Amino acid sequence: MSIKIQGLTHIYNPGSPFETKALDNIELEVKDGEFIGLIGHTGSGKSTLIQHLNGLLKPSSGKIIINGFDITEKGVKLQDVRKRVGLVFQYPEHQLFEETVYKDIAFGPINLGLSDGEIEDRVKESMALVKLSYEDLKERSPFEISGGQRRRVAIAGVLAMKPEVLILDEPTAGLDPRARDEILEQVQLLHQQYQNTVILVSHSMEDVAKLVERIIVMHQGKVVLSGGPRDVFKEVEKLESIGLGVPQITYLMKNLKNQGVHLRDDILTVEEAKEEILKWIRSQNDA
Ligand SMILES: Nc1ncnc2c1ncn2[C@@H]1O[C@H](COP(=O)(O)OP(=O)(O)OP(=O)(O)O)[C@@H](O)[C@H]1O
Repeated sequence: MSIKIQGLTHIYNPGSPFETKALDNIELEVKDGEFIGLIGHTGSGKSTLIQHLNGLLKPSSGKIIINGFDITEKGVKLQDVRKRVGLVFQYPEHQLFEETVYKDIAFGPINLGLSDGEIEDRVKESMALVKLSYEDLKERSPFEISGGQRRRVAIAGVLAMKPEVLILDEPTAGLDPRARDEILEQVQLLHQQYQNTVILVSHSMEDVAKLVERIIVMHQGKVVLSGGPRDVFKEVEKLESIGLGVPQITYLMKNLKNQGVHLRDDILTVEEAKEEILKWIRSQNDA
């Protein structure tokens, strides 16, 4: 599904002393099947932006066009939009409420009016996608499993709707490094498998750098950078001026280059850095 955002402005509490312009004339296009990282400092407007994409928030002005339809127009059935645009909130496990894992994940498919067999298939499939054991967990209470598992149950609940656009708001917040890596790996695999449009919201450049095709950087309600990770990371000064940095490994490689070591300076991962340094050592030995 493609998304076109035109002149999107959102003002909270307009006309009151607490008035806040959270989005300021955003123009953005997301292509069908793109994997996007939406980055920005706290308060930059990321959550406000994504909540417009399934109609949870209404713009103060501007349009959101999904697959050619303006979802901000009167009369649009937002239920239909929400079936196709799945939003995983920050700390989604806080919204688990059923007495078993099965029932929680099945909640969306039941509302879609699917048959019992189809619902079971959806629950099994989405649990497999987030690497949860169906047999071990289906009858367990979501409140007696680990925090990482609870997060995955919540994500599975959204995946069970088979959304064409999947939006995850800080899906790794508060998880330990291992659980964090697992979730990110699963999101990547999911995108590779289904080629759906994915928008991953994060504070962390390190997290998104190696995963996404395009990074969109927000600052004070505006989109200030958009491009492939390597292109965006070339803008170190601009990123630093808005309180963001590039991954540590990118800094290190740039630093080495500035010291006269002839290396590529658009490195994103430790693996790439290792390869580049080994290549350089070999070239020094040959010389
Ligand atoms: N419900 C609300 N009522 C009033 N102001 C709000 C509300 N939600 C967000 N804001 C304000 O809007 C601005 C953008 O907030 P938003 O939550 O969209 O940013 P964010 O980039 O998602 O931040 P974070 O990374 O902390 O989630 C901030 O100034 C915030 O204080």
